[in-house]
Amino acid sequence: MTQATRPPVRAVLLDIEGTTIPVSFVHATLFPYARKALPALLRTHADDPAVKAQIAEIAHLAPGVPPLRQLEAWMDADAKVAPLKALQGMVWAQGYAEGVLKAALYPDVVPALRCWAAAGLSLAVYSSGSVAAQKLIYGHTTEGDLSSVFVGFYDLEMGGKRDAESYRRILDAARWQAGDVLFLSDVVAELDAAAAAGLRTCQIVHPEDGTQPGTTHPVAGSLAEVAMRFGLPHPEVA
Ligand SMILES: CSCCC(=O)C(=O)COP(=O)(O)O
Ligand SMILES: [Mg+2]
Repeated sequence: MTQATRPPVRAVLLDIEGTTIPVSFVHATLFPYARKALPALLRTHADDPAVKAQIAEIAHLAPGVPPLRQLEAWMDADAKVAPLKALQGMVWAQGYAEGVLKAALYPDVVPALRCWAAAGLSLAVYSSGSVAAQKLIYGHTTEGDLSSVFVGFYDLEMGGKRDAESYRRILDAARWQAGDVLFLSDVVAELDAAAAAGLRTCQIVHPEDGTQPGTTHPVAGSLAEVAMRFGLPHPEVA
């Protein structure tokens, strides 16, 4: 089926890092902030039930390893592991609250998301970052609180982003039909998994951020280009 003969896109599911937010912001600002703040969180909030639950999960995944050492190993590897992502979200909350952290999205993102939401498209987030971290990031952008454009937020609770089953779980949770949904990500393995679940896909490529175009999915350098390729309302003319 060509693009012209396919049914219209009704929902857009968006990755965060490398898709709406520069990889450089995540790696040069968010991750170092969390690396520095996590030891104090574990020291001072070890009895907080939310922290305790994540420490228990670390012990389950890495028996016998001290929690902080395991977290550091995961951070070194940029591992997308739920307890790390949950604890990072907790320390980022303080950074956003104090105004130290503010999310600078790619410049094409805010106009496109506002335009698509206003036109009635359903927008949702799927990131390895926890749902709490997703809401913080979109609640504290340099262009204000963008969180209300999204109807759903999904994280590793749905499963890994390279597993087709995760996208099927999101379709069930959101009550979406696979063919109505366009998934945007910079990572080909995530797009492959989404396509295997029947979603439409487009790779977002920002060469200035080190992302490389693959050969198996449509490619766009901005959400405005996505709009053109997939017949979505165009942010500059909306
Ligand atoms: C929710 S913001 C921080 C993103 C993050 O922690 C991460 O690991 C990036 O994951 P993504 O799935 O958005 O590429
Ligand atoms: Mg990404």
